[in-house]
Amino acid sequence: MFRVQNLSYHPAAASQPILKDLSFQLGLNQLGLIVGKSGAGKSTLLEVLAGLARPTQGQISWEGVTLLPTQLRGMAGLVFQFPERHFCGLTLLDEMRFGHPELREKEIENVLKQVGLEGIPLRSSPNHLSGGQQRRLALAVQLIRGPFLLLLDEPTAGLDWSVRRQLIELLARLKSTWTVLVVSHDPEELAQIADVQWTLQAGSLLSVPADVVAHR
Ligand SMILES: Nc1ncnc2c1ncn2[C@@H]1O[C@H](COP(=O)(O)OP(=O)(O)OP(=O)(O)O)[C@@H](O)[C@H]1O
Repeated sequence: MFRVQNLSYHPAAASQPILKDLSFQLGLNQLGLIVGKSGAGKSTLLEVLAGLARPTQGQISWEGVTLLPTQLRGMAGLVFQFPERHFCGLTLLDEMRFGHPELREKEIENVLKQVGLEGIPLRSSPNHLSGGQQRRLALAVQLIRGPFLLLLDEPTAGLDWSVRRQLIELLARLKSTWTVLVVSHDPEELAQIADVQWTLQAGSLLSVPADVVAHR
């Protein structure tokens, strides 16, 4: 169980808190969806949950153990919005091994297969992949590090309809192995695979009634 309790975040540069007293929990192998308008605090929340920013208040725990930002950095896998803009490897192999040169080609091939990128030469450039394949690669980069929680920021943004559909099918499959938290401003397709959903509004979290989630 992933649990967030009374989490607030108020950086010195902001006139008011960006995240206000958020509490929620996500069960193992569940996919949680947080929906909010632009500026609601979605990306900031993922940064805090990934250990990239220190909360002002509150606790984040996994299976009852409270985690510090340094521990979260090693245990949560964050895929940023438009992750392809951050690729820095000349090849798929470089990209997968970034910060982990010890990874064996066999391990890398296995994870690429898990995300539907089997058969693509490891020494080809990430820039030559299609938009949907680049999103799959960004997922694979995180999955190979074995996170306990996969955090995805607008995973389908900017993709066309059929590619979005395929990516959503992949996320639905991944949740049988991983616990996943997705943030998006557009819940429509992602809501179909979510087990639990919340709305983030000006830094506050509102729950979506269980019957709404169940009857989609
Ligand atoms: N370090 C910071 N210092 C001050 N203000 C910040 C900081 N980080 C984010 N903000 C502000 O916090 C608010 C929430 O930003 P955030 O990027 O988390 O929203 P979002 O819901 O992800 O929006 P979008 O969908 O447009 O990406 C915004 O008003 C933003 O300007």
